[in-house]
Amino acid sequence: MNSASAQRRHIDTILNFGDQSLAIKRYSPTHELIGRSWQRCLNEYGLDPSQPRPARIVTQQTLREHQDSVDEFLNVARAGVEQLYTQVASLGYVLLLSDYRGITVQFLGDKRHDERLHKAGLYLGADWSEQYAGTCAVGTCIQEQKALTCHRVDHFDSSHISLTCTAAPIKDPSGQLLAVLDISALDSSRTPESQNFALHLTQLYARLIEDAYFLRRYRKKVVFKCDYSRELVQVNGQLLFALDENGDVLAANSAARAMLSEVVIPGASLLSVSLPQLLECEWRDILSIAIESNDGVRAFRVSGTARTLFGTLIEPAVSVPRQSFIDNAQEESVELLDQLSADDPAMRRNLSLAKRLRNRDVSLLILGETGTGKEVLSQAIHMSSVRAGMPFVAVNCASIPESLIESELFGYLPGTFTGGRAKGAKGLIQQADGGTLFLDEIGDMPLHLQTRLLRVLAENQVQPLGGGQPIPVNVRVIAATHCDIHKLIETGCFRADLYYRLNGATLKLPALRERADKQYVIQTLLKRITLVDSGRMVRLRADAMSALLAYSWPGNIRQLSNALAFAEATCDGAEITVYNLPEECFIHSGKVTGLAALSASAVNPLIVDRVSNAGDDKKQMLMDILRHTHWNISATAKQLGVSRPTIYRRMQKYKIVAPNDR
Ligand SMILES: Nc1ncnc2c1ncn2[C@@H]1O[C@H](COP(=O)(O)OP(=O)(O)OP(=O)(O)O)[C@@H](O)[C@H]1O
Repeated sequence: MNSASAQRRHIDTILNFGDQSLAIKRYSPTHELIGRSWQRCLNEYGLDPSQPRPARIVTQQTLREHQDSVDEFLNVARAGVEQLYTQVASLGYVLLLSDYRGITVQFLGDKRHDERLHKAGLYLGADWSEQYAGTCAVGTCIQEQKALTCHRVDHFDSSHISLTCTAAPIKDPSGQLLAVLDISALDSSRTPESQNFALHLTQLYARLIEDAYFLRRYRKKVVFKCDYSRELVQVNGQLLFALDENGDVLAANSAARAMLSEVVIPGASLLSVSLPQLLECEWRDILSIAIESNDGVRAFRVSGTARTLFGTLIEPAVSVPRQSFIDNAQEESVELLDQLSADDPAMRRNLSLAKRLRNRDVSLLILGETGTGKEVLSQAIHMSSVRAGMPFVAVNCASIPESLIESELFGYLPGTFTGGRAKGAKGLIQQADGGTLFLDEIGDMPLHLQTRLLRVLAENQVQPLGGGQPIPVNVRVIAATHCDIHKLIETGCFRADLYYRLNGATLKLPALRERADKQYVIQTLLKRITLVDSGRMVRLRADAMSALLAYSWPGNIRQLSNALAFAEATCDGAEITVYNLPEECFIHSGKVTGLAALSASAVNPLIVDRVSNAGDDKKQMLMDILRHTHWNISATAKQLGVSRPTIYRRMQKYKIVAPNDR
């Protein structure tokens, strides 16, 4: 049957259905939902089956409003959405996440089918409300608040009868519908039964996302997680209850609500119970789970039933009160170190070591790729130590010419050099007296100076050039390098004895791409750039965040900082989109990179167009940033992280002429 005659037949079926509404009774449970939906389409919304409707994609402005209203949720949902998509993409599915009004606020799909997907409404911004699109997985899921598959001719609108769509609801902690997770295929020759797998998978991910959002919203409260199986509760506890300090239930996830609805007196509010009442126990029995049981799990009887629930406690994510003997000033200053990371295993180790050693006079060696924040960490260690009121002197051994490094570091006496200052000069080591000396790029220090530095460290005194008495100094040395220091030692470029002297402890900073708390780093930097540097509030849209998370950041935090400053400068409104990011964030070696391509193009299908027009965009971006900086070449160069001559070269290449030069 060709598609036109299939469509005609479908229209006839629906028209006949309108005449014989009793036919619903013949439908299986899924079809019962479909039947009810067809009735709503005909009787409530007045949709005409003989008039197929084109897909409706809302405007960018409207889309943003919808995305804004679920912004916190989108950030939590991202990982689950991307994981589900990677599982089903090879089976020909695209993924849509819609808000509770049916507007697609996130979309992942294969760019190669872009035109067909757009036409079918499988697209960012598409309106899948039942009132507009008729019976469909998303719209009907919203109306029925149940997971379902809408397979081919289950759809009301005849233009959708080649689609197979499966959707599951996601509720907020108050039990209200928040979003709908949907996977859809353009053509599916498979039977409706074969969609069972899709249905289970979509429901599973909807639950995971719902629970992640629940835990995020109630991260400052005690959450009781329980399950009917003791073995599974820690890894997959299905019921979640957020509790106040008396054990009263503040919120419950869908599975917990389902349980509550069975035991709470009909008509009473589901949250009118306290957990101890519900579980026939004392509040302290719940609070002491971790102490009283070996596996952190305890059995409870559900009130008025023979059922047993196994529960564990998730403690609130607030910082543990520190020992009272640490004075307030010191406590505040440790926060500087805490702020450097949210939850990354390597950073956790580094920061705990840094905290323990901050007031010891052991030298520290910080290793890490360029831009990973070695100097920032050194400053934070200094500021959180008892030396905080004293100088922090940073010396970049790679940037001082070799001929000057000795006098810069050790200082010189009057008359030592022709051309030197008449009174002589204090060296940087002496300037750091009482404080911290940060020796960046220590691997670039010439060998003969390594010997002199070693002497300073061993004897705590510095001998200025030109002779005289050695001057006692009290400095804490933190050295850093991006080089493989062991290789330098092997090749005789670095003294092993200096290495041992510097290496009281080694802190190895992870590359940004390896960090588990990348999202935190991005948000913190953005906050600093927008509030402190530019003074305006700008936020990242989900597509931009996805692209930033997927990029490999060879220049680490420095590059990220430049990229965010660039994005902030080029975005017009209060929102950074993927279009505002420097192109290197999604192009690597002239190609769109694997995951970056997936997330960037999938989240925003137009991105590939942008990649192909990279030259035009580069020019446009340069123009935007020049205008934004009022044609200040230095500021533009800083925003882009390139030199001034590069900006002039690019202006020449793109034939951009500053207004004053016209
Ligand atoms: N945790 C952080 N928060 C905010 N900005 C940071 C952080 N870490 C690094 N940066 C920024 O990233 C840039 C590079 O940081 P830093 O100079 O400390 O890195 P580095 O590892 O010492 O680099 P290099 O090896 O090139 O000397 C700086 O602009 C710094 O402000």
